[in-house]
Amino acid sequence: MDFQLKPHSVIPPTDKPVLVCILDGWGENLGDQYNAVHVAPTPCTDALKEDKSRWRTVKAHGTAVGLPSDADMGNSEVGHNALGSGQVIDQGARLVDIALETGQMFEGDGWTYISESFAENTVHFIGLLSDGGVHSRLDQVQAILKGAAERGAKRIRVHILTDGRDVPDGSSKRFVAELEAGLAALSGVDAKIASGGGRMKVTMDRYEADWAMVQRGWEAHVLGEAPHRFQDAATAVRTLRGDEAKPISDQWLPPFVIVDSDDKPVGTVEDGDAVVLFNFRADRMVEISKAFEYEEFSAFDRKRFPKTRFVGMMQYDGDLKLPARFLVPPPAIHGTSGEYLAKNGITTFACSETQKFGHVTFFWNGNRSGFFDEKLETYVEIPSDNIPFNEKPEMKAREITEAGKEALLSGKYRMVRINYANPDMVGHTGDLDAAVFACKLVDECVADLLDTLNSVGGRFLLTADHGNADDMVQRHKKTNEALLDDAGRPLALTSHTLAPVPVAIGGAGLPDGVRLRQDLPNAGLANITGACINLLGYEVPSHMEPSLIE
Ligand SMILES: O=C(O)[C@H](O)COP(=O)(O)O
Ligand SMILES: [Mn+2]
Ligand SMILES: [Mn+2]
Repeated sequence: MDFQLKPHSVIPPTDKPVLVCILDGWGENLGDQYNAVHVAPTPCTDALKEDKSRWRTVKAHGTAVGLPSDADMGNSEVGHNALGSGQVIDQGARLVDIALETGQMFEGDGWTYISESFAENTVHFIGLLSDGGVHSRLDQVQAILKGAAERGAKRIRVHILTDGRDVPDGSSKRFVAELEAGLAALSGVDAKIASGGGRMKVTMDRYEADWAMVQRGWEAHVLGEAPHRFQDAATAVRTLRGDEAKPISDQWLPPFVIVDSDDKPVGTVEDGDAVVLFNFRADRMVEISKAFEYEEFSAFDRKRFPKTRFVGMMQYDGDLKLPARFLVPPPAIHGTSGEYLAKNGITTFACSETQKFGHVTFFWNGNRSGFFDEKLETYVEIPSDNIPFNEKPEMKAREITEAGKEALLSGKYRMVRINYANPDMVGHTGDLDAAVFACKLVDECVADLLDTLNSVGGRFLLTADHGNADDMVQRHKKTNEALLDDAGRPLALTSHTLAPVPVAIGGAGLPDGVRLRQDLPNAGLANITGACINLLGYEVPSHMEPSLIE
């Protein structure tokens, strides 16, 4: 690959900073009272929208970002992969579908490796029990379980993480029933659910925000230790949710273990067992992978470290080669903008708070945890709080803004990349008022950043990775009206949306007459990369999608 960037024919290279600002979970959607982006006073982003030659929307979901179908909502992994690479690449969900369709799932090295445990040992499956398609999909899990049974697995245990975040809260009950039915249909196999807990409480931490989550998961899945013990998963989920009029959300269910009639856990992980993490998405599988794979490990006391045949659905980290063995090769993302910038000596500053830190670094760089050139890249992580974010919807937006301003003023960076987590993380709580607060605050922070950017004569591109806060209510499929619960309250929507996202360019250093193309009706997030490279003063490399700039 020729990494030399060529000067742009119209936009001169600049030594002033180019700010790329991502509002995580900020979609352009129907303007009603359940759209927090619309309800919040947002004078700064509203003003950007006024200049139609420098504002438009692009697709952030479905096939435009490499997902299997246009019914798939976007998410941070595929969104930042596209934003950072300028390419539409078949993503994990799609690659697993293909591996199942072609049968390659059952022919690779990863499968051969786990199949050595089929006859004499237990095969454990751990992951998010959901059809959300963001981290995992239940239909894929069912197909793999069936495939294992048909190929000789004798004892299967599934460790479930309940969702309620990419899918409606309460759906865990239906997914447990579906999984139980699937397990019961595996003839001649002793197959059971063995442990579980809510995805925001157990196992699925990311970016080392809270290792205690992973420890709780390890204790439940591996050691069979948890504060709650039940004889079946349906009872576990129903009981732990509590009063359905005011339930504990699926996301936050405490860890539990399934026990037999002698109160003995039905599925601890033992030497010789195989362990499969069935999530295809990387961020929330990295820590648990380290716990299973690394001999040397100090994040928490594992108490017991069984020798397992351990695989991921994918390889989650390309730099760490983690895990070493996997069922499906991950998306091959090469020639990212980060690599181009580094190879052309362009200095970069990237910053977010913990919850989104890997989004603007790891995902942006094609699921690589390292640097392309440490001398040229500065990555700053502002530690996130470990609380439900509707309790403190300001999160770390102000601190991120201060760090961004300092980077802009320092004169050290030609690219400054910022992600604001609030519209997404608060949107996932389903709390409309908190989401409105989050959007208002983020708009103020953007205004503040843009003032600083203009004061140094920089250029900017503002966008988002997918929708979320732009719709906070579940809706009737045909009429689009809000769905209400038995007490007449709107049913919260905690997931992302299918909405397109805004793109705005500008800044005191952007030459007059630079405009966004208004054609390309199917443009998606991958078309934004070229625009960012243009703002730096260079032409878009030919393997990337066409730029949005005219
Ligand atoms: O992992 C999560 O928090 C959600 O499943 C998806 O949110 P994100 O794609 O914005 O991170
Ligand atoms: Mn996101
Ligand atoms: Mn999200």
